[in-house]
This record gives sequence, C-alpha cells and structure tokens, in this order.
Amino acid sequence: MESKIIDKSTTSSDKMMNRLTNIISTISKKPGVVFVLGGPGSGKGTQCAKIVQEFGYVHLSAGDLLREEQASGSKNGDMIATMIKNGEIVPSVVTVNLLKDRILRDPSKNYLVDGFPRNEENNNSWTDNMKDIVDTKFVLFFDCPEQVMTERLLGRGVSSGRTDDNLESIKKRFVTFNNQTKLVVDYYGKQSRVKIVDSNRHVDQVFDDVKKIFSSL
Ligand SMILES: Nc1ncnc2c1ncn2[C@@H]1O[C@H](COP(=O)(O)OP(=O)(O)OP(=O)(O)O)[C@@H](O)[C@H]1O
Ligand SMILES: Nc1ccn([C@H]2C[C@H](O)[C@@H](COP(=O)(O)O)O2)c(=O)n1
Ligand SMILES: [Mg+2]
Repeated sequence: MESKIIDKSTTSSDKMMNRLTNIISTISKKPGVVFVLGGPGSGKGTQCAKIVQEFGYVHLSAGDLLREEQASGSKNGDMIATMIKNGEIVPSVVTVNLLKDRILRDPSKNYLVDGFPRNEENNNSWTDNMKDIVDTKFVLFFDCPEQVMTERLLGRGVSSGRTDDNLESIKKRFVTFNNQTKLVVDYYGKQSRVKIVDSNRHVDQVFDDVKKIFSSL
C-alpha cells in the first residue's frame, strides 16, 4: 500500500516535472525569424506562401503590414502612402513596431519576415528592438534580373490595386533596392548568413531549391 502511494506520487511528480519542462522550454525558446529579401517582384510573397504551407512558418510581409496600417486610418497613413508610391523606406520605428506586435502575439511560432530589413536603419532598429526576443536565422534572397521583375510587376499591376505597380514607381523601387537593400544583403553575406535562390525560373523550380534549404535546417 505504502509503496503504491510512493510509486503513484513519483509518477505524478515526474509527469508534473515533464509538463513544467515542456512549458519552460516553450516559453524560453525564442521565435525563429528568416528574413526574405529580393528585388521588387522577385517572388518573395509567392514563395513565402508555399513555405507557410509546407513548413508551418507564419508569413509577415512588411509591405502588407504597412498597407494595412495605412488603410486603418493610422496617423502615419499619409506618410506611408506617399513613401510607398515613391518606393521609399518608411521610418523603421513604424515597421518594426508592426512586426514586433505580430510576433509577440504568438512567440511559439517561427516567422518569415518578407521585405525586411530594406535598409541599414531597418536592420539597426531590428537589432535594437528584437535581439532579445527572436532568433534571427538567415536571409533568404531571391535573385532575378530587373527586366523580368519589371514584367512581373506590370503584369501584377493590372489586378493588384497597388499604387506602386506602375513603371514610374517601379523604377524608384529599383533605385531603393540597388542603393539601400543590397547593402543589407551584403552585410549578412559577410557573415555567411545569406541563402541565394535563382527566382528567374518557374515557381515550382524555385520552390524546389527553397525546399532544400528549409528541409536542411
Ligand atoms: N517564378 C515566377 N515566375 C513567374 N511569375 C512569378 C514567379 N514568382 C512570382 N511571380 C509573379 O510575379 C508577381 C510578383 O510576385 P510576388 O508578389 O511574389 O513578388 P514580391 O517579391 O513579393 O514583390 P513585391 O516586392 O512587389 O512585394 C506576381 O504576379 C506573381 O504571381
Ligand atoms: N521594410 C519595408 C518594407 C516595405 N516598405 C514599403 C516600401 C516598399 O516599396 C513598399 C512595398 O513593399 P513590398 O510589398 O514590395 O515588399 O512598402 C518599407 O517602407 N519598409
Ligand atoms: Mg511582396
């Protein structure tokens, strides 16, 4: 009888310890973040949707969050609208707060942060605000010729409703990409933290390479 009670209590206390260990490891594990970069129209959003389906990440597009913020009637709405049309980078305080808010809603997940960091200021602000909260893994970079990206964006512009899918804005977006975003990619490249995928191929061929990367993590 006595030994039974001891056995029972050991078992239940083991179970309790196991549960506690699981809870602690869930709480202490930081969300993993993969930055997804590439020129405008390189296929970031398209491939992120496929990664979500196959690998269970949560997709956060910085551009989509800014467009939502603008549409919500935020005090920053006019500034966001103007900057997006001109292909300029919105001040990081706005973008990082939007991303941080989403990630903190469910820290048990891993995130694809698409279209971020677009410049040095984005990157510094991310480090200042997020380094203790997330585990930033690497940059997934989609490489595509400008001509191909332009054709894709003009094709998408017919139905996207985006104010920046027109030739004038597209040219400005390329200037920002070439002058600012590439420097951030180089920064991570020097740390061997960039995985480059040729996205000038059929969507499924691109995803075959993406799959290899995520399967090997
Ligand atoms: N590999 C591909 N081949 C042909 N078309 C593609 C490919 N990948 C994406 N597209 C198309 O190109 C357009 C742009 O793709 P997508 O929105 O994924 O790019 P993006 O990098 O997220 O662009 P942005 O920087 O503007 O957000 C879409 O119309 C999409 O359907
Ligand atoms: N980090 C970011 C991301 C996006 N924006 C603005 C400027 C971009 O041209 C626009 C659209 O982004 P996309 O949907 O093409 O990724 O959104 C920004 O200011 N900062
Ligand atoms: Mg996109």
